[in-house]
Amino acid sequence: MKAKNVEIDDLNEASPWWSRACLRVDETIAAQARARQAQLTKPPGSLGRLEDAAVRLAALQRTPQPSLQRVWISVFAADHGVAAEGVSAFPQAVTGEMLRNFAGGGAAIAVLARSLGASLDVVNLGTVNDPGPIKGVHRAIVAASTANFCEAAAMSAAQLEAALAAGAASVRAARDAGAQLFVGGEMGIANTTAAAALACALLQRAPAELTGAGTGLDAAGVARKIAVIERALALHAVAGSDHERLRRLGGFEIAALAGAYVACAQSGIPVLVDGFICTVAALAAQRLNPGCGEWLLYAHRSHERGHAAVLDALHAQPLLDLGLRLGEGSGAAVAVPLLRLACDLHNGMATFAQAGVSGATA
Ligand SMILES: O=C(O)c1ccc[n+]([C@@H]2O[C@H](COP(=O)([O-])O)[C@@H](O)[C@H]2O)c1
Ligand SMILES: Cc1cc2nc[nH]c2cc1C
Repeated sequence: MKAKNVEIDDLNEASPWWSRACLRVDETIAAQARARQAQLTKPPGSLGRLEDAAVRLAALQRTPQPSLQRVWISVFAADHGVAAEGVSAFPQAVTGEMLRNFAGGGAAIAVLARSLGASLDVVNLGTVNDPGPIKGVHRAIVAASTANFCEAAAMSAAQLEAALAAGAASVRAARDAGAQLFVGGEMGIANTTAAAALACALLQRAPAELTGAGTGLDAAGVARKIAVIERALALHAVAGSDHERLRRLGGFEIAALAGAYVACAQSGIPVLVDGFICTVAALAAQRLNPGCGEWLLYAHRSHERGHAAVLDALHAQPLLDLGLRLGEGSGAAVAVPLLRLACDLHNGMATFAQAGVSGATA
């Protein structure tokens, strides 16, 4: 499967594309898959959440034999004006520098994609330290960076639209390649500040509850980051809709992820959500279009403070809890083998009748 560039849809329509209906889960196939799980040679329910995952994938893929051979990973990279407030342990230049590392195969997600045999689509939405055209990096530049949301809205309406559309464009490429699962990843110095601010605004939570160390701030750095988010929330308290909250407090990669998640739900591609930033993007996606929630599976609980609370707000039960806090889609990629095994068990195990094994007596 090869990543390829696609055109962005014409958006001049009465209702925005992201509010269009999402596909519905096939409940008949879900019931059939649940019934098959009950017939396999094991005490019913003994494979726990692997059973649930296989049933859910069968229903989403609309097939009795779910499969994850063709996995698509899109990593969206972008810079954040709020980095100027000193909210990250790393310099802003890293975002642009990592683009080369993604394309060159040395980044964690590049290693994981190779290992999984997955397609890796790297999208540059705008980096201050822009490396220019690089083979293997798709340029969908919105601007060099968002604005510092302590002083102004992070994005203009046109920038938000372009970022959402860039996510949808990656999903069209994934669909054209026959992807059976979409993994979104992100890279952006200071994006845990944007994600925490947006989550606070969407969930009406205090910054101290959802703000963590990101790439590795010390306690004083986290206190400064909380104060920055408090200032931003005070400035943008007038915002009305969740779309407007995303525009004022989000980032290009966060919006692209939200657009991608909605587009996956509209095109029938299941999603595996990565860590803190991706989960906040998933929350934003559900606020833009509540129907997309059914299509989102959650890979892991990140080490980042605030992730657990956002997952709880979404009633999401992630598969893994490994203390990961890298981003890039890495936690989701790590969970793919588990989901593949869930599918293999579902498709390959013998039933009690086939194996001549006695069923339960009680
Ligand atoms: O995925 C996560 O849960 C996660 C948690 C902490 C940090 N990150 C990554 O670290 C970067 C943001 O950290 P920071 O400290 O610059 O806000 C960004 O590139 C993310 O991919 C990612
Ligand atoms: C090196 C580095 C790699 C990353 N990947 C995702 N976020 C990151 C942040 C840093 C600092």
